[in-house]
Order: sequence, then structure tokens, then C-alpha cells
Amino acid sequence: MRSAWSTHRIREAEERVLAVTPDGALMRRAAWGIARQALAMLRERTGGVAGRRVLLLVGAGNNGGDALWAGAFLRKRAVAVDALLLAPERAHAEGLAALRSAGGRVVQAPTRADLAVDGIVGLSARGPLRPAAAEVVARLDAPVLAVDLPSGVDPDTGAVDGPAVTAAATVTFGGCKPVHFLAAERCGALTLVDLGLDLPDPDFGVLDRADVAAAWPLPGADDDKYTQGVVGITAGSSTYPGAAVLATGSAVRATSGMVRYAGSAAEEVNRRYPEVVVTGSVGDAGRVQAWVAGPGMGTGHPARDVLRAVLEQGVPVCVDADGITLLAKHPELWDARDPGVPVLLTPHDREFARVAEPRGIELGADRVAAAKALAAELGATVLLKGHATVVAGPDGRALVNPARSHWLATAGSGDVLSGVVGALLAAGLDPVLAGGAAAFVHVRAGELAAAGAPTSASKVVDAVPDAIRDVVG
Ligand SMILES: NC(=O)C1=CN([C@@H]2O[C@H](COP(=O)(O)OP(=O)(O)OC[C@H]3O[C@@H](n4cnc5c(N)ncnc54)[C@H](O)[C@@H]3O)[C@@H](O)[C@H]2O)[C@@H](O)CC1
Ligand SMILES: Nc1ncnc2c1ncn2[C@@H]1O[C@H](COP(=O)(O)OP(=O)(O)O)[C@@H](O)[C@H]1O
Ligand SMILES: [K+]
Repeated sequence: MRSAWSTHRIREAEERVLAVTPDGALMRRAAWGIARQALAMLRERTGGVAGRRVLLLVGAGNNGGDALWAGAFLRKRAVAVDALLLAPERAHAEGLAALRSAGGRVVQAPTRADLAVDGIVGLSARGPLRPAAAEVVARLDAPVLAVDLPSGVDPDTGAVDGPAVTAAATVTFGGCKPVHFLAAERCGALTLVDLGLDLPDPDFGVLDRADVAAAWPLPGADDDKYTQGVVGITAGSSTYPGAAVLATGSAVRATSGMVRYAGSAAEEVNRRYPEVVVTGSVGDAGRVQAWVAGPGMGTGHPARDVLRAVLEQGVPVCVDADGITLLAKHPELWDARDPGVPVLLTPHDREFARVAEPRGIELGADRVAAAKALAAELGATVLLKGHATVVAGPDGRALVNPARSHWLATAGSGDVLSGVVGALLAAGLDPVLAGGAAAFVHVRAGELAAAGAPTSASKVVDAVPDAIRDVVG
């Protein structure tokens, strides 16, 4: 698992190391990491390094200092290095002297380059690129290597509110920052240079393939259809039977145990998935180890009664879509729940706002903070959907699942996610891990279903087993 720390935590840890490290040593270590990455990119893109051209974009602080020192190292490999100083009077003095004495040039306008190094702003970044930097970045045609983070993107939230760098690669130092996962598409390939920092608990973790593989429940010699956890789905309505088919289908694809369906789309579900045990109502459904409630179920009184019946059963529940709207409209539904039993909500932004705003929680730029606040307030796990999905537990733990592709931005893909979450909850996974692992496999299923061209939620359902195979295989 990788981890991310907000900038103030990184700074505090850096200060402790700086206090016991010779002047400039950390910066040179950071800069050496950038130079190595720059050399690798030059080699990969141009077949060599000597005589290749690098343009440094140098801002007012230590981020620019890193770029200048990296330029000095690159000069030693016979790379031609030009530095464009965006705030000449505030450029890092030692870095500039090192670059000059290594034979680097200071230029007044961007020059042709094989690679640009973005040392405009780092940990102290606030807001988008200022106009002068924005103009230079807009005119670049070389790939960009970002120092610490792509300038113009908020380091703590990944928010982009105007001009910002999109990097082909980013080299960061000491520990990853939230931007690296919340705006992964802006960072490109990420490398971490170790600075020996002693960091506290992270703000959030990021599951990798091996973590998901280790968590994913697979049947063993002593298992039968019941022991792997039976998942119950209550979803769909006469208006939206499709949501029931998608959520149930993805649960079927995600577990080799049993899936039950309770609701008005029983016939459609059974026609499509004969292995599902269907019934008209939750009360008749038989025992399950977790429920998924909500996709397409409607928001009227009958649906409210169904949701209450599910919450009263004392097993983990994944509440999605209309189920979330019902919880917002009827907060007393929370009383039906045993507070010791996990509830996991899977809202998109508008559903999140419906539940959070009446409780005084705004969904602003800091999506991790908002999800953590709502999880703590509700005593439930909150999976906030988006291009980076945030999963926050009531105990303060959080995971982020970045998506590097966006094929899941298609109608019904949320219903697919809820079925996968349900399968993992039924197998007994901790809800934060269940949400994180489901989001991971969901993204992979979207990529496999799309294979480079638009796809649909039904195809994502069918790709769930391939996605699991890809992860656990
Ligand atoms: N502290 C340390 O020990 C280390 C710091 N390192 C580097 O130091 C960086 C942090 O340096 P600083 O704290 O000096 O600050 P930065 O270099 O991040 O920012 C410098 C200045 O840029 C300006 N600025 C803010 N937002 C801007 C925007 N949107 N557009 C243009 N200019 C903007 C501000 O005036 C700010 O003070 C890190 O990102 C990293 O690159 C590394 O050398 C590793 C060691
Ligand atoms: N631009 C995007 N990039 C990556 N994933 C996305 C993007 N937009 C949406 N998603 C994912 O697609 C799913 C959409 O779910 P949801 O909004 O509930 O849609 P629906 O109601 O149509 O099922 C979520 O899992 C979300 O994380
Ligand atoms: K930068």
C-alpha cells in the first residue's frame, strides 16, 4: 500500500530532518532524483542524453532550487540546460550559482527543448498558475517532468481551478502528497525519492494490486455456497428494472457464493441470471450476510419501508443511489440500524451533498476531508465516487483509488460497483477495505470492458471476472 500525507505533515517531518542534516544536502538529494529521471526520459525519448536540450522553469522558491540543482547535475552529462527564471530576483541563489558554474544558461524566453522541468512551485503552491507561468506552460511542446508536483494543481486536494501543468512524470520527495493520487492524471509516472523522513500516520492509503489480491476472498476446500457469504440485493423498480439487473449481475460475477435478489424486478433478474435466488420482498428473502440496497429502488414510501427492513436485519449494508436519497429525506431511518454493524454509503457528489449539507458538511475541494467528516458524523463508511474514489471509515482511516482511465463515466456503472461492494461485505471484509478493493476492481473492469472504445455498464458487469483474474492471478 502506498500512502499520502498532507503538505503540513511533510513539512514538519522535513524540518526535523533538516535540523540534523548539512545545509543543502536534502535539496541536492532531491535534485539528483530529478536528474536521474530526466536522463531516463531523454534516453527513452531521444535515444541518448549528450547534446539533448532541457528547459528548466524556475519559480520563486525551493521547488525552483531543486530544478536548478538538477540542471547542474544534467550539465555533467553534457545535456544543454537553459533556465527560464519566472521570478529572477527570488530564484534560489545557490542553485543558480551551481547551474551557472556547470555551464547552464539563463534565458529570457522559452527555448526549444527535448524535456521541460517544472520547478515553478511545489509544496507552497496556492491556486492555479499565475499568468506569466501559465503563458510559458501553454506554449511548451516538450514533455514535462514535474518537480515534486505539477504546478498549478493544489498539493493537498488535487483541485485544478485554472491553468496548471500536466506532467509526463513527477518526482516527489520524502512522501507522496494527496495531489499524487487525487490528480494522478496530472502527475504522470510517479517516483518517490527517500529523504529518510519520520512520517506520522498517513492522511490516506492507496491500495495496490497486491493489497487487493491479498484481500480478495476466494473459495477454499471447505467452502460451499453459503460459507463464502450470501449477498442480498434489493434494487430496481418497475421504472428502473435495469439497476436491479446490473447490481445483481455484478454481485454474481464478483463472488462464487450465493446471491439473492428481493424486489419487483425478480423476473428480469432471474431471466438474466438463473443462479440468483429471487423473491418479491426482503422479508421473504432468506438469510444473507450483507445487503445492497438502493439502485433504482425509488424514493417513495414503499422503498423507504424496504430500506428500513434491510437496516433492521443486523447485517452489513451497502446503501447506494435512491437508498442514499431516502436516508437524506428520512434521517430517522438511521435509527433502524444496529450501530455496531457496518453501513457503507456509495454516493456520487449530488447524493453526498443531500446527506452531508443538512449536517453542516460541505463538499468542497477537499474531498478526502469531506468524506472523513461525513463518515465520522454518520458512524458509517462513505465511498465518495469520482475519477478518484475516496473511501473513509468512521474511525478516520481512508483510502483513495485513483482512476487513470475514465471509461466508467457511463450510465449504470455505479450500480455495478454496488454489487461488487456487496459481495465483499458478505464475505466479511472490513468495509473500508471492501470499498477500496471494489473500487480497484471496478476501474479495471471498466478498462477491460472498454479496451480503448466507449463501453456500457452491462459490459463492465461481464468484465468483473476478468478484472478479478487480472488482480489475483
Ligand atoms: N524543505 C525541504 O527540506 C525540501 C524542499 N524541497 C523542495 O522545496 C519545495 C517547497 O519550497 P518552498 O516552500 O520554497 O516553496 P515553493 O517553491 O513551492 O513556492 C515558492 C513560491 O511560489 C509562489 N507561488 C505560490 N503559488 C504559486 C502559483 N500558483 N504560481 C506561481 N507561483 C506561486 C509563492 O510565492 C511561494 O512562496 C518542495 O516542493 C520541494 O520541491 C526539496 O528540495 C526537498 C527538501
Ligand atoms: N471521469 C471519471 N473517471 C473515472 N471514473 C469515473 C468518472 N466518472 C464516474 N466514474 C465512476 O463511475 C461510477 C459512476 O457511478 P454513479 O455516478 O453512481 O453512476 P450511475 O448512477 O449511472 O450508476 C463511479 O464508480 C465513479 O467513480
Ligand atoms: K513543480
